[in-house]
Amino acid sequence: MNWDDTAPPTDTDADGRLVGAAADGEDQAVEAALRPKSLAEFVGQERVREQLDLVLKAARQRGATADHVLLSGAPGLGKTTLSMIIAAEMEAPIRITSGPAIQHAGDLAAILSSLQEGEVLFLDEIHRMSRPAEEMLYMAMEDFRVDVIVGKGPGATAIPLELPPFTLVGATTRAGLLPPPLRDRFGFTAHMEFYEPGELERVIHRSADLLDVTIDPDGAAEIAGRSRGTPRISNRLLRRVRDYAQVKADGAITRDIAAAALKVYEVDKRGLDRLDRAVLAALLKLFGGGPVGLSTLSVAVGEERETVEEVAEPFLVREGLLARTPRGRVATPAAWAHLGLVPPQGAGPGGNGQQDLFGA
Ligand SMILES: Nc1ncnc2c1ncn2[C@@H]1O[C@H](COP(=O)(O)OP(=O)(O)OP(=O)(O)O)[C@@H](O)[C@H]1O
Repeated sequence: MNWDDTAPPTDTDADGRLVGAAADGEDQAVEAALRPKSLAEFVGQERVREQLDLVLKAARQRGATADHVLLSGAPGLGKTTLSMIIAAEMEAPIRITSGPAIQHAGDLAAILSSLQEGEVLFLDEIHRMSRPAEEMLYMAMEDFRVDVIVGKGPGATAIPLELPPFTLVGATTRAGLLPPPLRDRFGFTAHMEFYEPGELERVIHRSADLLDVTIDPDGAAEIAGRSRGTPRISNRLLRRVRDYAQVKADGAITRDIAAAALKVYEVDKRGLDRLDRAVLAALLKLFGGGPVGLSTLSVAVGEERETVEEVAEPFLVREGLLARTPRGRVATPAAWAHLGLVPPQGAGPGGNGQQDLFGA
Protein backbone atom coordinates (compact mmCIF):
# COMPACT_ATOMS: atom_id res chain seq x y z
CA MET A 1 0.00 0.00 0.00
CA ASN A 2 1.14 3.46 -0.80
CA TRP A 3 -0.16 6.40 1.25
CA ASP A 4 0.07 9.82 -0.30
CA ASP A 5 1.21 11.64 2.81
CA THR A 6 1.33 15.01 1.10
CA ALA A 7 -2.42 15.17 1.70
CA PRO A 8 -3.38 18.23 3.75
CA PRO A 9 -5.80 17.88 6.65
CA THR A 10 -9.30 17.24 5.31
CA ASP A 11 -12.79 17.47 6.69
CA THR A 12 -12.50 13.87 7.80
CA ASP A 13 -10.20 15.07 10.58
CA ALA A 14 -11.30 14.61 14.18
CA ASP A 15 -14.24 16.66 15.33
CA GLY A 16 -13.17 16.06 18.90
CA ARG A 17 -16.26 14.11 20.00
CA LEU A 18 -16.41 10.56 21.25
CA VAL A 19 -19.47 10.00 19.06
CA GLY A 20 -18.17 12.02 16.08
CA ALA A 21 -17.99 9.93 12.91
CA ALA A 22 -14.74 11.47 11.59
CA ALA A 23 -11.50 9.67 12.41
CA ASP A 24 -9.28 11.08 15.14
CA GLY A 25 -5.58 10.40 15.63
CA GLU A 26 -6.13 7.40 17.85
CA ASP A 27 -8.64 5.92 15.40
CA GLN A 28 -6.12 6.20 12.60
CA ALA A 29 -3.53 4.36 14.65
CA VAL A 30 -5.75 1.42 15.58
CA GLU A 31 -8.05 1.25 12.56
CA ALA A 32 -5.48 -0.53 10.45
CA ALA A 33 -5.52 -3.41 12.92
CA LEU A 34 -9.32 -3.55 13.05
CA ARG A 35 -10.08 -3.34 9.34
CA PRO A 36 -11.62 -6.45 7.78
CA LYS A 37 -9.27 -7.76 5.08
CA SER A 38 -11.76 -9.57 2.83
CA LEU A 39 -15.38 -9.21 1.67
CA ALA A 40 -16.26 -12.28 3.74
CA GLU A 41 -15.01 -10.54 6.91
CA PHE A 42 -16.78 -7.26 6.11
CA VAL A 43 -19.88 -7.06 8.31
CA GLY A 44 -23.28 -5.91 6.98
CA GLN A 45 -23.99 -3.94 3.76
CA GLU A 46 -25.22 -7.25 2.29
CA ARG A 47 -26.36 -5.89 -1.06
CA VAL A 48 -23.18 -3.86 -1.65
CA ARG A 49 -21.07 -6.87 -0.73
CA GLU A 50 -22.98 -9.22 -3.00
CA GLN A 51 -22.86 -6.83 -5.97
CA LEU A 52 -19.20 -6.00 -5.46
CA ASP A 53 -18.35 -9.67 -5.14
CA LEU A 54 -19.86 -10.26 -8.60
CA VAL A 55 -18.05 -7.30 -10.14
CA LEU A 56 -14.69 -8.45 -8.76
CA LYS A 57 -15.16 -12.16 -9.53
CA ALA A 58 -16.18 -11.39 -13.12
CA ALA A 59 -13.14 -9.15 -13.62
CA ARG A 60 -10.86 -11.81 -12.15
CA GLN A 61 -12.32 -14.49 -14.42
CA ARG A 62 -11.73 -12.28 -17.45
CA GLY A 63 -8.23 -11.49 -16.26
CA ALA A 64 -9.20 -7.82 -16.51
CA THR A 65 -8.91 -4.81 -14.25
CA ALA A 66 -12.11 -4.20 -12.25
CA ASP A 67 -14.46 -1.39 -13.27
CA HIS A 68 -14.22 1.95 -11.48
CA VAL A 69 -16.21 1.96 -8.22
CA LEU A 70 -17.94 4.88 -6.50
CA LEU A 71 -18.72 4.49 -2.78
CA SER A 72 -20.96 7.04 -1.13
CA GLY A 73 -22.08 7.30 2.47
CA ALA A 74 -21.47 9.00 5.80
CA PRO A 75 -18.01 8.99 7.43
CA GLY A 76 -16.94 5.86 9.30
CA LEU A 77 -19.17 3.38 7.44
CA GLY A 78 -16.29 1.52 5.80
CA LYS A 79 -15.49 3.20 2.47
CA THR A 80 -11.70 3.14 2.98
CA THR A 81 -11.95 -0.42 4.28
CA LEU A 82 -13.89 -1.53 1.19
CA SER A 83 -11.36 0.08 -1.14
CA MET A 84 -8.59 -1.90 0.54
CA ILE A 85 -10.67 -5.05 0.26
CA ILE A 86 -11.17 -4.41 -3.47
CA ALA A 87 -7.39 -4.23 -3.90
CA ALA A 88 -6.84 -7.33 -1.77
CA GLU A 89 -9.49 -9.34 -3.65
CA MET A 90 -7.93 -8.28 -6.98
CA GLU A 91 -4.46 -9.01 -5.55
CA ALA A 92 -3.51 -5.52 -6.67
CA PRO A 93 -1.53 -2.78 -4.93
CA ILE A 94 -3.42 0.29 -3.68
CA ARG A 95 -2.58 3.97 -3.68
CA ILE A 96 -4.53 6.21 -1.31
CA THR A 97 -5.08 9.92 -1.76
CA SER A 98 -7.88 12.45 -1.41
CA GLY A 99 -9.62 15.15 -3.45
CA PRO A 100 -8.29 18.08 -1.41
CA ALA A 101 -4.71 16.81 -1.91
CA ILE A 102 -5.11 17.19 -5.66
CA GLN A 103 -5.20 20.90 -6.29
CA HIS A 104 -3.65 20.94 -9.76
CA ALA A 105 -4.15 18.70 -12.76
CA GLY A 106 -0.37 18.13 -12.65
CA ASP A 107 -0.70 16.53 -9.16
CA LEU A 108 -3.15 14.03 -10.61
CA ALA A 109 -1.04 13.41 -13.73
CA ALA A 110 1.93 12.58 -11.49
CA ILE A 111 -0.09 10.04 -9.51
CA LEU A 112 -1.76 8.48 -12.56
CA SER A 113 1.43 8.13 -14.53
CA SER A 114 3.14 6.28 -11.69
CA LEU A 115 0.37 3.67 -11.24
CA GLN A 116 1.16 0.04 -11.95
CA GLU A 117 -1.05 -2.05 -14.20
CA GLY A 118 -4.20 -3.10 -12.30
CA GLU A 119 -3.44 -0.84 -9.32
CA VAL A 120 -6.35 0.50 -7.25
CA LEU A 121 -6.37 4.27 -6.82
CA PHE A 122 -8.48 5.26 -3.81
CA LEU A 123 -9.61 8.86 -4.05
CA ASP A 124 -11.32 9.88 -0.83
CA GLU A 125 -13.54 12.98 -0.82
CA ILE A 126 -13.57 12.91 -4.59
CA HIS A 127 -16.15 15.74 -4.60
CA ARG A 128 -13.44 18.11 -3.30
CA MET A 129 -11.07 17.76 -6.24
CA SER A 130 -10.22 20.87 -8.26
CA ARG A 131 -12.08 21.36 -11.55
CA PRO A 132 -9.05 20.95 -13.89
CA ALA A 133 -8.05 17.73 -12.08
CA GLU A 134 -11.61 16.48 -12.38
CA GLU A 135 -11.59 17.06 -16.13
CA MET A 136 -8.30 15.21 -16.48
CA LEU A 137 -9.81 12.33 -14.54
CA TYR A 138 -12.68 11.96 -17.06
CA MET A 139 -10.27 11.02 -19.82
CA ALA A 140 -8.07 8.91 -17.56
CA MET A 141 -11.06 6.85 -16.41
CA GLU A 142 -12.48 6.34 -19.86
CA ASP A 143 -9.50 6.02 -22.17
CA PHE A 144 -6.60 5.41 -19.73
CA ARG A 145 -4.90 8.43 -21.20
CA VAL A 146 -4.16 11.99 -20.06
CA ASP A 147 -3.04 15.07 -21.94
CA VAL A 148 -0.18 16.74 -20.14
CA ILE A 149 0.00 20.43 -21.00
CA VAL A 150 3.53 21.69 -21.46
CA GLY A 151 4.21 25.42 -21.57
CA LYS A 152 1.82 28.34 -21.21
CA GLY A 153 -0.27 30.62 -23.43
CA PRO A 154 -0.34 30.24 -27.22
CA GLY A 155 2.79 28.07 -27.21
CA ALA A 156 1.29 25.46 -24.85
CA THR A 157 1.17 21.93 -26.24
CA ALA A 158 -0.76 18.89 -25.09
CA ILE A 159 1.35 15.76 -24.90
CA PRO A 160 -0.76 12.59 -24.72
CA LEU A 161 0.36 10.09 -22.10
CA GLU A 162 -0.85 6.49 -22.10
CA LEU A 163 -1.75 5.07 -18.68
CA PRO A 164 -1.83 1.45 -17.56
CA PRO A 165 -5.36 0.17 -16.85
CA PHE A 166 -6.26 0.89 -13.22
CA THR A 167 -9.34 0.81 -10.99
CA LEU A 168 -10.44 4.11 -9.50
CA VAL A 169 -12.33 3.78 -6.22
CA GLY A 170 -13.89 7.15 -5.45
CA ALA A 171 -15.41 7.84 -2.05
CA THR A 172 -17.73 10.67 -1.16
CA THR A 173 -20.01 11.70 1.65
CA ARG A 174 -21.89 13.90 -0.84
CA ALA A 175 -22.74 11.92 -4.00
CA GLY A 176 -25.10 14.70 -5.05
CA LEU A 177 -22.17 17.11 -5.41
CA LEU A 178 -20.45 15.02 -8.08
CA PRO A 179 -20.88 16.35 -11.62
CA PRO A 180 -22.89 13.87 -13.72
CA PRO A 181 -20.04 13.29 -16.25
CA LEU A 182 -17.86 12.06 -13.39
CA ARG A 183 -20.61 9.96 -11.79
CA ASP A 184 -21.40 8.34 -15.14
CA ARG A 185 -17.86 7.09 -15.59
CA PHE A 186 -18.10 4.70 -12.64
CA GLY A 187 -19.10 1.20 -13.70
CA PHE A 188 -20.37 0.37 -10.22
CA THR A 189 -21.87 2.73 -7.66
CA ALA A 190 -22.72 1.71 -4.11
CA HIS A 191 -24.44 3.66 -1.40
CA MET A 192 -23.44 2.60 2.11
CA GLU A 193 -26.21 2.67 4.72
CA PHE A 194 -25.98 3.12 8.47
CA TYR A 195 -25.62 -0.24 10.24
CA GLU A 196 -28.29 -2.06 12.22
CA PRO A 197 -27.55 -2.66 15.94
CA GLY A 198 -27.15 -6.43 15.31
CA GLU A 199 -24.49 -5.73 12.66
CA LEU A 200 -22.65 -3.38 15.00
CA GLU A 201 -22.70 -6.08 17.68
CA ARG A 202 -20.85 -8.33 15.20
CA VAL A 203 -18.34 -5.54 14.49
CA ILE A 204 -17.81 -5.11 18.25
CA HIS A 205 -17.31 -8.83 18.93
CA ARG A 206 -14.84 -9.03 16.04
CA SER A 207 -12.88 -5.99 17.27
CA ALA A 208 -12.94 -7.25 20.88
CA ASP A 209 -11.37 -10.52 19.68
CA LEU A 210 -8.66 -8.64 17.81
CA LEU A 211 -7.99 -6.41 20.83
CA ASP A 212 -8.07 -9.42 23.15
CA VAL A 213 -10.91 -8.01 25.24
CA THR A 214 -13.56 -10.18 26.91
CA ILE A 215 -17.09 -8.96 26.19
CA ASP A 216 -20.44 -10.67 26.65
CA PRO A 217 -23.37 -10.32 24.21
CA ASP A 218 -25.21 -7.84 26.45
CA GLY A 219 -22.10 -5.67 26.74
CA ALA A 220 -21.76 -5.63 22.94
CA ALA A 221 -25.47 -4.78 22.56
CA GLU A 222 -25.12 -1.89 24.99
CA ILE A 223 -22.24 -0.38 23.01
CA ALA A 224 -23.91 -1.06 19.65
CA GLY A 225 -27.07 0.80 20.71
CA ARG A 226 -25.04 3.93 21.41
CA SER A 227 -22.91 3.82 18.24
CA ARG A 228 -25.13 5.90 15.94
CA GLY A 229 -25.17 3.22 13.24
CA THR A 230 -21.43 3.68 12.60
CA PRO A 231 -18.69 1.02 13.00
CA ARG A 232 -15.99 3.62 13.64
CA ILE A 233 -17.97 4.88 16.66
CA SER A 234 -18.53 1.29 17.87
CA ASN A 235 -14.80 0.64 17.79
CA ARG A 236 -14.03 3.91 19.58
CA LEU A 237 -16.63 3.33 22.32
CA LEU A 238 -15.33 -0.22 22.73
CA ARG A 239 -11.84 1.13 23.45
CA ARG A 240 -13.14 3.59 26.04
CA VAL A 241 -15.26 0.91 27.72
CA ARG A 242 -12.24 -1.41 27.72
CA ASP A 243 -10.27 1.25 29.66
CA TYR A 244 -13.06 1.49 32.22
CA ALA A 245 -13.38 -2.28 32.58
CA GLN A 246 -9.63 -2.57 33.11
CA VAL A 247 -9.38 0.20 35.72
CA LYS A 248 -12.66 -0.27 37.59
CA ALA A 249 -13.34 -4.00 37.20
CA ASP A 250 -11.66 -7.21 36.10
CA GLY A 251 -11.33 -6.19 32.46
CA ALA A 252 -14.39 -8.06 31.19
CA ILE A 253 -17.15 -6.01 29.54
CA THR A 254 -20.74 -6.66 30.60
CA ARG A 255 -23.87 -4.57 30.08
CA ASP A 256 -23.43 -2.87 33.47
CA ILE A 257 -19.78 -2.08 32.84
CA ALA A 258 -20.55 -0.67 29.38
CA ALA A 259 -23.40 1.47 30.71
CA ALA A 260 -21.32 2.77 33.63
CA ALA A 261 -18.36 3.57 31.37
CA LEU A 262 -20.47 5.41 28.81
CA LYS A 263 -22.14 7.37 31.59
CA VAL A 264 -18.68 8.66 32.54
CA TYR A 265 -18.16 9.66 28.88
CA GLU A 266 -21.67 11.19 28.75
CA VAL A 267 -22.86 9.08 25.82
CA ASP A 268 -26.47 8.23 26.59
CA LYS A 269 -28.60 5.19 25.70
CA ARG A 270 -29.47 6.60 22.27
CA GLY A 271 -25.91 7.67 21.47
CA LEU A 272 -26.44 11.37 22.18
CA ASP A 273 -23.57 13.26 23.79
CA ARG A 274 -23.50 16.43 25.86
CA LEU A 275 -23.76 18.78 22.87
CA ASP A 276 -26.74 16.91 21.40
CA ARG A 277 -28.55 16.98 24.73
CA ALA A 278 -27.72 20.66 25.29
CA VAL A 279 -29.35 21.53 21.95
CA LEU A 280 -32.44 19.48 22.78
CA ALA A 281 -32.65 20.81 26.32
CA ALA A 282 -32.47 24.44 25.13
CA LEU A 283 -35.10 23.78 22.48
CA LEU A 284 -37.46 22.18 25.00
CA LYS A 285 -36.84 24.14 28.18
CA LEU A 286 -36.22 27.63 26.82
CA PHE A 287 -38.38 27.64 23.71
CA GLY A 288 -41.17 25.23 24.61
CA GLY A 289 -40.11 22.86 21.82
CA GLY A 290 -39.93 25.57 19.10
CA PRO A 291 -40.17 26.64 16.41
CA VAL A 292 -37.03 28.65 17.05
CA GLY A 293 -34.44 30.01 14.61
CA LEU A 294 -31.04 28.35 14.34
CA SER A 295 -29.19 31.53 15.40
CA THR A 296 -31.25 31.94 18.57
CA LEU A 297 -30.88 28.27 19.43
CA SER A 298 -27.10 28.47 18.92
CA VAL A 299 -26.76 31.51 21.18
CA ALA A 300 -28.80 29.72 23.84
CA VAL A 301 -26.46 26.73 23.70
CA GLY A 302 -23.34 28.92 23.56
CA GLU A 303 -22.09 27.30 20.34
CA GLU A 304 -21.42 28.51 16.81
CA ARG A 305 -24.31 28.24 14.36
CA GLU A 306 -22.26 25.84 12.22
CA THR A 307 -21.56 23.56 15.19
CA VAL A 308 -25.23 23.22 15.99
CA GLU A 309 -26.25 22.85 12.36
CA GLU A 310 -23.52 20.52 11.13
CA VAL A 311 -22.36 18.64 14.24
CA ALA A 312 -25.43 18.20 16.44
CA GLU A 313 -28.48 18.47 14.23
CA PRO A 314 -27.93 15.77 11.57
CA PHE A 315 -28.06 12.98 14.13
CA LEU A 316 -30.97 14.56 16.04
CA VAL A 317 -32.92 14.79 12.78
CA ARG A 318 -31.98 11.22 11.82
CA GLU A 319 -33.17 10.01 15.23
CA GLY A 320 -36.50 11.82 14.80
CA LEU A 321 -35.85 14.07 17.80
CA LEU A 322 -35.71 17.40 15.96
CA ALA A 323 -37.24 18.71 12.74
CA ARG A 324 -35.97 21.54 10.58
CA THR A 325 -39.01 23.46 9.35
CA PRO A 326 -39.32 26.73 7.38
CA ARG A 327 -40.38 28.41 10.65
CA GLY A 328 -37.42 27.11 12.64
CA ARG A 329 -36.29 24.12 14.66
CA VAL A 330 -39.04 22.05 16.28
CA ALA A 331 -38.76 19.26 18.84
CA THR A 332 -40.70 16.06 18.22
CA PRO A 333 -42.67 14.17 20.92
CA ALA A 334 -39.74 11.72 21.04
CA ALA A 335 -37.44 14.56 22.16
CA TRP A 336 -39.69 15.37 25.14
CA ALA A 337 -39.82 11.71 26.02
CA HIS A 338 -36.05 11.28 25.70
CA LEU A 339 -35.28 14.07 28.15
CA GLY A 340 -38.17 13.00 30.40
CA LEU A 341 -40.00 16.31 30.07
CA VAL A 342 -43.68 17.09 29.59
CA PRO A 343 -44.71 19.20 26.58
CA PRO A 344 -46.38 22.55 27.54
CA GLN A 345 -49.98 21.36 26.98
CA GLY A 346 -49.26 18.42 29.19
CA ALA A 347 -50.31 16.07 26.39
CA GLY A 348 -48.11 13.47 24.82
CA PRO A 349 -45.29 11.40 26.22
CA GLY A 350 -42.89 12.66 28.82
CA GLY A 351 -42.27 12.66 32.53
CA ASN A 352 -40.72 14.71 35.26
CA GLY A 353 -37.28 15.35 33.76
CA GLN A 354 -35.78 12.66 35.96
CA GLN A 355 -35.22 10.23 33.08
CA ASP A 356 -32.25 7.89 33.49
CA LEU A 357 -30.56 8.64 30.17
CA PHE A 358 -27.54 6.47 30.76
CA GLY A 359 -29.05 3.25 32.05
CA ALA A 360 -26.12 2.81 34.43
N1 LIG B 1 -18.44 -3.46 7.61
C1 LIG B 1 -17.50 -3.36 8.54
N2 LIG B 1 -17.14 -4.42 9.27
C2 LIG B 1 -16.21 -4.31 10.24
N3 LIG B 1 -15.56 -3.17 10.55
C3 LIG B 1 -15.85 -2.08 9.84
C4 LIG B 1 -16.83 -2.12 8.80
N4 LIG B 1 -16.93 -0.89 8.26
C5 LIG B 1 -16.05 -0.12 8.92
N5 LIG B 1 -15.42 -0.82 9.87
C6 LIG B 1 -14.42 -0.29 10.80
O1 LIG B 1 -14.71 1.09 11.03
C7 LIG B 1 -13.55 1.88 10.92
C8 LIG B 1 -13.79 3.00 9.94
O2 LIG B 1 -13.92 2.50 8.64
P1 LIG B 1 -13.40 3.30 7.35
O3 LIG B 1 -12.16 4.06 7.67
O4 LIG B 1 -13.34 2.33 6.24
O5 LIG B 1 -14.59 4.31 7.13
P2 LIG B 1 -14.77 5.41 5.99
O6 LIG B 1 -16.18 5.27 5.51
O7 LIG B 1 -13.71 5.31 4.97
O8 LIG B 1 -14.63 6.75 6.80
P3 LIG B 1 -14.15 8.21 6.24
O9 LIG B 1 -15.27 8.66 5.35
O10 LIG B 1 -14.05 9.02 7.51
O11 LIG B 1 -12.85 8.04 5.54
C9 LIG B 1 -12.40 0.92 10.55
O12 LIG B 1 -11.65 0.67 11.70
C10 LIG B 1 -13.07 -0.36 10.14
O13 LIG B 1 -12.36 -1.43 10.71
